[in-house]
Amino acid sequence: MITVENLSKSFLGDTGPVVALEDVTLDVPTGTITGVVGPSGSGKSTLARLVALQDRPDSGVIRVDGFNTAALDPRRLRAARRRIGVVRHGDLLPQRTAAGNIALPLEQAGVDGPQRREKVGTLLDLIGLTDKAAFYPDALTPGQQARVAVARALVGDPGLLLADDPTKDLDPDAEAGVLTVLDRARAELGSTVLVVTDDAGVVRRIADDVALLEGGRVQESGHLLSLVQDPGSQVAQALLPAIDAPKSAQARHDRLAEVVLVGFAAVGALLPEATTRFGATIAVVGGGLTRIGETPVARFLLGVSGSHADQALAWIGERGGLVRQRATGPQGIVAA
Ligand SMILES: Nc1ncnc2c1ncn2[C@@H]1O[C@H](COP(=O)(O)OP(=O)(O)OP(=O)(O)O)[C@@H](O)[C@H]1O
Repeated sequence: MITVENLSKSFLGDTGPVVALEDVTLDVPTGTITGVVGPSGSGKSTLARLVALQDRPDSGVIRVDGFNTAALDPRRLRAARRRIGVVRHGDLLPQRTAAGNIALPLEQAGVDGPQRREKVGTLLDLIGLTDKAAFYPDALTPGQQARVAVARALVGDPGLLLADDPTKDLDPDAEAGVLTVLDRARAELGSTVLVVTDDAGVVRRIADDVALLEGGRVQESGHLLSLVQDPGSQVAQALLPAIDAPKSAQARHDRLAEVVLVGFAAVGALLPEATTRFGATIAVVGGGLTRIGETPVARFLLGVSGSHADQALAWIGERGGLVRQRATGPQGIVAA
C-alpha cells in the first residue's frame, strides 16, 4: 500500500525556482486503477518519479506499506523501490527474449527456475503473448514491446504498478492492447495501478478514480463515475464530450438543457420514453456519447419543445439523468 501526502517539489529553472508540485495528496485505493491526468508541464512526471522513489520531495511524505520512505536507510529504500513496479518504455534488453526480459527481475531476486517459469508463463498469458515468448524485442511490434514492459513491471507482484504515459507513441490498436493489459492486471491479479497521462481517453477507458493535476496542484480527485455526474466538476468538463452547438440550432426549441446520462438503460431509453410519455419533441442539439470503462455516458445539449417540455426534463432528472436547463429565459437547475 502506497500513500502520498502533501508532496511539494521545486526545481531551479533558468529564471528562478519552478514549482513542479505543490501540496499534492493522492489516494490510490488498493485493487483499483487511479489516473492522474493533466496538461503538459502540470507535474505528472515529477509526481511519477517521486512515487517511484527515484527522486525526493522537498516536503511531504510517501509511505510504502506504512513506512515513511524519507526515513529509510539505503537497504530498506531499495526494498521499498522493489514494491513499486515501474513500467519503463523502450529499455527491453535486445539480447533477451520476451520471456527473458520478463524473468530478469526474478533472476536478480534469486527466484528459482520452476517458480520463474510459472510466473513468466502467467504474465505472458496476461499480455496475450504466450506465442511470442521466444521472440527478441526487435521482432516484436512497439505495442507488443510495451506489453512486455508492463509484464516485467508486474513480475515481482508489486504493491503498486506505476505507468507514466503508458501509451506514448503507440497507434490506437497498440494503445488499446496496453490498456487492456493494465485492466486485466487489476481484474485478474488484483493489482493496484497508478497511471499518469495527458490523454483523457486513457482515463476514460481504464480509470476507477481520477486526479486532475494542473500547475502542480490537484484540482479535483475522486471516483470517476461520480465526478462525471457532478455538475460543477472540472473532471466532467475535461472528460465528457464537449457541447458545441450552433446558436441557430439552439434558437429553435422551447427549452435547452444540458443532460448527462450514465449507464445503458439511461442512455438507451430515457429520451425516447420521455418523448412518448410527455408528447415532447426532444432533439440532440450538441454533445455526444462516450464510455467510461464499460459504462456508456452521454452529455447532450437537448432542445425540447412542446407544452410539457419542463415536465419531460424533470422526469429525466428524476430517473437519474443530470439535467441543467440552459434556458432561453433565466438559467436554472431543473433537477440534479
Ligand atoms: N529537472 C528539472 N529541472 C527544472 N525544471 C523541471 C525539472 N523537471 C521538471 N521541471 C519543471 O517542472 C514542471 C513540471 O514538469 P513535469 O515534467 O513533471 O510535467 P508533466 O506534466 O510530466 O509534463 P509532460 O507531460 O510535458 O511531460 C515543468 O514546469 C517543468 O519544466
